[in-house]
Amino acid sequence: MPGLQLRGVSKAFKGTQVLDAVDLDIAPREFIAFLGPSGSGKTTLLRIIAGLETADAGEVILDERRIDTLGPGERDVAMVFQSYALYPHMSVRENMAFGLRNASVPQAEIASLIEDAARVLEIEALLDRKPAQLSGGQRQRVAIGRAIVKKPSLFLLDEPLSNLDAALRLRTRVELAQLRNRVDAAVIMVTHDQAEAMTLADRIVVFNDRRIQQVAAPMEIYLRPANRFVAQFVGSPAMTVLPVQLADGGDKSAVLLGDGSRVETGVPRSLLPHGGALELGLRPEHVRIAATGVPAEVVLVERLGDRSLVYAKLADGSAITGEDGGTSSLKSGDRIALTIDGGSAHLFGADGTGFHRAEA
Ligand SMILES: Nc1ncnc2c1ncn2[C@@H]1O[C@H](COP(=O)(O)OP(=O)(O)OP(=O)(O)O)[C@@H](O)[C@H]1O
Repeated sequence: MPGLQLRGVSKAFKGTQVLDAVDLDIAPREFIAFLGPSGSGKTTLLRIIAGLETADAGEVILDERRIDTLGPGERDVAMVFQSYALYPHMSVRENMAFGLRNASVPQAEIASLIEDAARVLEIEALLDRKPAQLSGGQRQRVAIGRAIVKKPSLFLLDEPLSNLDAALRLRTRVELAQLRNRVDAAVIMVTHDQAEAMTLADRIVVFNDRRIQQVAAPMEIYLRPANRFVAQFVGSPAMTVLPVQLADGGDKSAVLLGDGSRVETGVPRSLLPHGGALELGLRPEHVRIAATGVPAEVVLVERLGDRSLVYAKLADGSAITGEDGGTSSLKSGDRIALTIDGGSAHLFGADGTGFHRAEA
């Protein structure tokens, strides 16, 4: 099978397990984002794939070749570091040529590979400059250029945009999206930035607690989170999660909030486990301020221009986040009523497993 396969990859540092039997399959030319909280092992897994770190157990297979037993230079993989890691005393051209010279690529071929990469990245005018004479964004392109000239079948990008300011970050994100159409390789990008992962990736891999929590297309992760962790980690502000009781009803699950208010969800009742605790998950856009509904008290209003986020508390003190219009006149302490769009709500079982409405 072409592409990348990870089989049972585990790693501990000084007795602390960081990755526990991780399996993952990535297709050729797929763009994958690794997303997860700090310390969840994303960079460690990237470094294991690159050969900069050795796994305690497991296999890494790239294009039908086991690569975890090979040195970093023999893996057909190129890594772009967060710090760019350019050689300061070398020109851009020399930085890009360095790895190729070490691999004994003929001089004429090196020159043509560099010309091609420079054209793709629009850094032709910078080839004779030193890294110190470049802006952050330009350095970042050179670091990518140095990876591109190797024509790897897999690019590994460790938070490639994190050192750029907000405007440049957005622009470079667009460029990365265009670039991926021009390189014949798969890409794995570690990022902290959900928006980056959502825009660029074909599939997102969410890490937490030593394991992969979910691997799915961005909207699938958002609309059908596998568990409570993914549901609350992805999406900003975080999904509200409330303890509820299952109510009597038909094929769809109806639940009762702490104050007895009933919410009809779209989750087929047949999916739910029998008995055990249940929680209701609501995105802010599914909780609206209305004339009647579940009583609540405003804690804080965050005005975003086109809409306002309303942080409120219910009668039993639980926190809930909803939305109001951009011109909302609400203020903290106001007594309000909330309508809950239960049709789009999620339910979570006692072990955190997510249950969602039937697909349309
Ligand atoms: N060389 C090392 N020696 C000891 N502990 C390490 C080493 N490298 C990583 N760790 C630990 O392993 C855990 C996972 O680190 P890793 O850098 O993979 O996480 P991450 O998900 O990439 O985090 P971040 O998003 O902050 O970069 C952390 O607790 C880290 O402190």
